[in-house]
Amino acid sequence: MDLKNKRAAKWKHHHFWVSFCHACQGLKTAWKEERNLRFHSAMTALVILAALIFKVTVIEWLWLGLSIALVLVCELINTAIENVVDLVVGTQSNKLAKKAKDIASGAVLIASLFSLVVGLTIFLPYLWHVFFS
Ligand SMILES: Nc1ncnc2c1ncn2[C@@H]1O[C@H](COP(=O)(O)OP(=O)(O)OP(=O)(O)O)[C@@H](O)[C@H]1O
Repeated sequence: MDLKNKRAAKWKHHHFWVSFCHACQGLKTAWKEERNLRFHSAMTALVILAALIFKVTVIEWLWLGLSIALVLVCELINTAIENVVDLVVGTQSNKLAKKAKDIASGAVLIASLFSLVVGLTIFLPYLWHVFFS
């Protein structure tokens, strides 16, 4: 869409709070429709609880925060890509649609593996201390 048409589009506006509300609406929709996002959010709640119980350091909080944000952001982008692909191809089977969806899922997988490594690196020493010392 060129700049002139973009300005003319009736849903286009430039108020920060309206854009903010749209972003919140997007999060609400993703929460309602995406089982994986709800699963990752539940994991996030568990990680935060464990971090509070073990009183992790500020640096460890930052690593956990980075991992959590990375997974949730990848999950949201994956969801957006899935929706755009479905918008374009509908229910038709399509090689490029499959490629796009699988690559987007790959991003979520990498973020999740990174988070797992961060979580184990931080929590294993605390668990070791609790059970073996
Ligand atoms: N239009 C399509 N054409 C060909 N293959 C598709 C198409 N849509 C989906 N697929 C394949 O089916 C898999 C499952 O698709 P789906 O849209 O259910 O996403 P998903 O990976 O299960 O993610 P989520 O659980 O977040 O919805 C995709 O990873 C892709 O390999």
